[in-house]
Amino acid sequence: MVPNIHSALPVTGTKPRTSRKALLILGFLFALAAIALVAMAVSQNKPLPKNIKYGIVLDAGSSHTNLYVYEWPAEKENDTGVVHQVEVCKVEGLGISGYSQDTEKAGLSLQRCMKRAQEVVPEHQHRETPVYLGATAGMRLLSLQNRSIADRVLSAVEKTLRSSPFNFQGARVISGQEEGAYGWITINYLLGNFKQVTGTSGALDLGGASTQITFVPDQEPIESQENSLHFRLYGKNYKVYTHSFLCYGKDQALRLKLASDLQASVRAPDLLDPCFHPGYLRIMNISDLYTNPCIANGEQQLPFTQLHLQGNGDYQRCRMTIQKIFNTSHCPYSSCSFNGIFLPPLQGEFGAFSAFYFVMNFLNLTTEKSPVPLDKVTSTVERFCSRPWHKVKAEFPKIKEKYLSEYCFSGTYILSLLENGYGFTMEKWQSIQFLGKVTLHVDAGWTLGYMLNLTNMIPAEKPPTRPLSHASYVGLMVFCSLVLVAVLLLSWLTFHKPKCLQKGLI
Ligand SMILES: Nc1ncnc2c1ncn2[C@@H]1O[C@H](COP(=O)(O)OP(=O)(O)O)[C@@H](O)[C@H]1O
Ligand SMILES: [Ca+2]
Repeated sequence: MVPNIHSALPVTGTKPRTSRKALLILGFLFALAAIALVAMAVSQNKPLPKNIKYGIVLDAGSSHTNLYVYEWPAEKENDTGVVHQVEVCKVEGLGISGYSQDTEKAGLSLQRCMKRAQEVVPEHQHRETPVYLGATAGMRLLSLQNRSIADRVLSAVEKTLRSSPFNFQGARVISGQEEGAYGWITINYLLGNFKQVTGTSGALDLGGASTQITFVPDQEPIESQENSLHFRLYGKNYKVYTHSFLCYGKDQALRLKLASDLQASVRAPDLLDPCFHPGYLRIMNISDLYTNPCIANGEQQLPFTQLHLQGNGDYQRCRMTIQKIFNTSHCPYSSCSFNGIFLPPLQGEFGAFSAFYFVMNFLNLTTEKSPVPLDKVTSTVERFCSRPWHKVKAEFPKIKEKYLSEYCFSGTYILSLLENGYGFTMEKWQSIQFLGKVTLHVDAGWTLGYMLNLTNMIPAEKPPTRPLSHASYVGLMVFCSLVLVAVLLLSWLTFHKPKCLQKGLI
């Protein structure tokens, strides 16, 4: 019997419509689920609102104190090079060791910069923001001279820091070793050297009262224990040589030189000084020269109380007088810098900062891309020293007279220290870069390394990394969801549509 096509119509006509509806609903639900999946993945994994952390370090140097405010994204804490310097506040007046006569003032002097830090760090983060003070060679010398006065100075600065809303973490004198090590950590952290296969960069720091040299030598072992440091950073071991020469910062070195000149001279109050410009005159109290442990005795034997320094701007002679403060007559190791201090052969690139930079920058010897050759540096300093003082003063009326009058000595001292003291030859000189800032905004110096260490921001082992970046993860999730929807749609079309088409119902 031929089936009654008409009688079948109502039956066959309602069934496909119902299943099509169901399929549509199903498809819609799947699409909805896929969209929900994508939305969830995106919202769950989108970066949290930027969470910035802050840290404050006060560098209490021999000549003055600087306050640094650093910031970094909390979630990237253990990455390298993520810390920015957001503020540097120069404390007015003396370095804290200069307040030995009135120790309370050492604390008061910091108040203005502490107020400034309160403006820079958002108020709701004051309590959680650590503040550290590290004092360097000026306080090392004061401690050697009079421990109880040095302690009173530290108590005074502690009082000021404790009364601020920040999280006070300590005020202490850091050792010369620490100063060298943290300077080295700062520049290598900022240069990204800890995470690269390339080597590290050495660090040269020149202060007013001490100077540091720190680098990874080729030669092992490091012959003297007190010059040897071991670090494990980001899963790598570093054996670092460091030495801090107390009394060989540029201000103390000048006093050493003057004391040595006095000893060598006929001990008259008038001293012709080749390290100052022709026509320059400085009157100094002898008692000011012999006030700290860098220069032992000698004062009592002098028949005058004042010294009249008269410049004659002679670079070569200046170099010779400076040379006398480096004692190279004995060396108990395979090689030495001076004063019997071990120095392994120089190795790799060096970053020279603090006063190394200030002086070279003033002399226009830091502007060129590649390092200025040693002979050009020498001739520049030589020419500068020979210029009459009145002309120098007229050309740079805005520069503090104390700095301006001493750039000739400082430039010559830097050359003596690097060439004769450390053995930077013409060739090796090319590996020194004079740095003010390492990256765009961060000053080279020990403070950042100190904070990174105390906040445990440099892990010993490599922090585990996510297999995918956030963007690739979200992208992949979206892609997979789209594939899922497409497959469902395709399978629906493959298994259902042809059947319907066959019957001509769609
Ligand atoms: N613009 C400048 N020009 C020349 N010298 C400078 C300048 N600014 C700072 N200095 C010098 O840099 C040195 C900084 O040393 P400082 O950090 O105070 O001492 P230390 O590190 O030995 O405790 C001081 O000798 C200071 O006079
Ligand atoms: Ca310093």
